[in-house]
Amino acid sequence: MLVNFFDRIVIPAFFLDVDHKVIGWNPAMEALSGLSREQMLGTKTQWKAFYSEERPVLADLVLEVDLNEQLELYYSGRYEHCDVVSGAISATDYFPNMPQGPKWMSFSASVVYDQYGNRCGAVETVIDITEQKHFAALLIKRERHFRELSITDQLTGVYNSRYLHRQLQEELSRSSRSGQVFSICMLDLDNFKNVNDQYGHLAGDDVLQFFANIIKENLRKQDRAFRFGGEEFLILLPDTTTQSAFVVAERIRESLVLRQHFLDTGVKPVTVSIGITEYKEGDQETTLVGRADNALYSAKAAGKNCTIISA
Ligand SMILES: Nc1nc2c(ncn2[C@@H]2O[C@H](COP(=O)(O)OP(=O)(O)OP(=O)(O)O)[C@@H](O)[C@H]2O)c(=O)[nH]1
Repeated sequence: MLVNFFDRIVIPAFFLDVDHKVIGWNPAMEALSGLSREQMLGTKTQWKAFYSEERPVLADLVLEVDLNEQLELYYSGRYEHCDVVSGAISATDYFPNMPQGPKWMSFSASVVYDQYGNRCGAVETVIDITEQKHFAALLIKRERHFRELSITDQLTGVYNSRYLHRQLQEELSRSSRSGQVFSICMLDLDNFKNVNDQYGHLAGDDVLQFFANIIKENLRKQDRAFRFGGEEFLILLPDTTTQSAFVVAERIRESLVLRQHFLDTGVKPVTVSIGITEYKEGDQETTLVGRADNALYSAKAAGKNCTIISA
């Protein structure tokens, strides 16, 4: 006869009788909880395996008549009914004070009946899912990282032009629904070809990174900067008129002039020209960007190192 099958189960498990007394505590449960069978049998201290203060465990709850209320009270949003065993409940929780350190655990409990169909207790199994939880968190983090990489310009760390297209489409459809204004600034470094020609491509890259950092430092949280092309950047400023965008653009332009002596490349000071426009009803991406581009062209034609708002 199989007398010790409960002890041979590798999943931590324990039995309670209908009075909530522990009548079974297998070796796997001893290992998980650090509490021996001798300590537990005949007591109602099953909570000690999981909690620092007395409270019902899941096996206690499945024995209660007001099970659903109790579940809501103790495991709100973290429990579900199992399909495989009728009346069984599963829950997941974080246990900061387990003997081997904090653990995430998944546990299931169900009522046990005798051969006449009378309730004679409840059984609970406990599975340590800490590793799965860490793995899932790692996957989410990796996914976020790769997503971030796919929308970021590798040299400068601002968003890339592929993402700009998506963001402009979103902003345009938001504004066409709400009528809310937004502005864009097109920024183009002046005579940048000379930097590459005189000091080399790597020095040029340093200038691009330096300039991108100046842009980032001068933006609010809701503003976004993109690398539009080679030495051309675009800033998207939600809920912003051209007058306010002008203030931001000028701050960036002046910072570039003032901060340049920090740049350790020996490169002669570089300046930037900026064109600004704001959303007009009926705008498409090409009309909006085209206006900013025309304003930028006017800034270049006006002698560079200046900001012009589109007519
Ligand atoms: N170092 C570096 N240079 C780049 C990069 N992308 C584009 N460029 C350079 O940027 C320069 C752009 O030159 P132009 O389009 O003639 O413009 P410009 O010299 O800035 O002249 P203006 O715009 O009229 O002031 C070219 O020399 C490109 O090779 C890059 O990723 N790194």
